[in-house]
Amino acid sequence: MNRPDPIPVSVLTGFLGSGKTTLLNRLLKDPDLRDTAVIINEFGDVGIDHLLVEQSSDGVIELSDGCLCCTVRGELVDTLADLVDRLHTGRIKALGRVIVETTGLADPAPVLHAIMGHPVLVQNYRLDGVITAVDAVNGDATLNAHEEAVKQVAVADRIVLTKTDLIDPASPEFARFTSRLMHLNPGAPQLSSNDDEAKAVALFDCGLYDPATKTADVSRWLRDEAYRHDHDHVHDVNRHDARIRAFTLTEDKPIEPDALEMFVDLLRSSQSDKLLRMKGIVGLADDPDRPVVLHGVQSIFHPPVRLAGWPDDDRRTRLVVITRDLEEAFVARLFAAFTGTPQIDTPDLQAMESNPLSIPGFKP
Ligand SMILES: Nc1nc2c(ncn2[C@@H]2O[C@H](COP(=O)(O)OP(=O)(O)OP(=O)(O)O)[C@@H](O)[C@H]2O)c(=O)[nH]1
Repeated sequence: MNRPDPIPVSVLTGFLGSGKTTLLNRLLKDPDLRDTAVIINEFGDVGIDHLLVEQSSDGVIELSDGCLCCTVRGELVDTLADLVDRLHTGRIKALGRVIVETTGLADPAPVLHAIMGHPVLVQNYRLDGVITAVDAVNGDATLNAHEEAVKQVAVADRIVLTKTDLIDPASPEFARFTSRLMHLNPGAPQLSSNDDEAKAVALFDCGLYDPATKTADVSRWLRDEAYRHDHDHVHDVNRHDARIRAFTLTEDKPIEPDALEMFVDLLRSSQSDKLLRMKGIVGLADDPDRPVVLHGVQSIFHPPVRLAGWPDDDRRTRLVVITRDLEEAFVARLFAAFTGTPQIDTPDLQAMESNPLSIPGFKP
């Protein structure tokens, strides 16, 4: 039996009052989002427009247009498992997509872990992406005051600027704010919710697989070219922003599979909470024509996926990394050690393997 395609899950996050529910209401009217299930924390909290129905006892209600709305009754994992169960037993007819709206104060990482790291869920679902709503009026002050908000921006795949109708988009303040967001997360496109930019087509299907062609669209997913611009002109970096680093690691030669595994294991075991996000495409020495895709959030990595081939002529290993309180130089040195690139004052892989007392990466 052919296994059905995993159901894409998008995580909608953003600070309190940033406009998540308003955005969701607009998106749910889009015919592209038929057969979508929305998972929220409490029906009581949210003003889903379609929510004119009495609250059902099992925490799932049907919205108009065939969408579903569920509350997280226990763990998110249970809610996601229950949805799959309903689909398999015919209690719901179709499930094309799931959107999980996090509470405004939430760190999105545990939600991402639930999807990427759960052995059963990972068979049925795939993370499509993180959408972060950012308020164009109060966003700057929110980022100054709350480091959770900075983290929500840093882990985004798409940033939606809300309330742009209330500001002058040509003002220098707004330009400074969008460049601040760009500095925190160069890879995430910024879309305004009021210019019709933030439509379903731009926000969803930003994962690795293009559902239309069923092939991997690495450049759209990775967006590593966005990291090459020089963002160093930003002055007066706020103390929360100063903790965030966004950079890429590249390597021309195929990497030994063991070396890659050791690099990832060491990074995630020793630096897990500092590693906000890492994704990339890697050429491995055992099968250089079929690269592997890596995707991690803190210590949880999605099982690596082998692609049938390189998406284009660029056959370099490229990893994009977003960290908090972890210097680019540290990660780059560790990577170079495992890929065998000689570095001054740093042991290479051979030296580390032949000297069990050396601690990789911890060279002062
Ligand atoms: N003018 C304007 N107001 C907006 C826009 N988006 C949201 N709002 C208003 O901002 C307030 C908060 O919006 P919500 O959509 O409830 O925000 P939220 O992120 O879901 O809020 P919490 O669930 O409390 O975290 C509401 O009064 C909205 O009407 C926008 O694009 N323009």
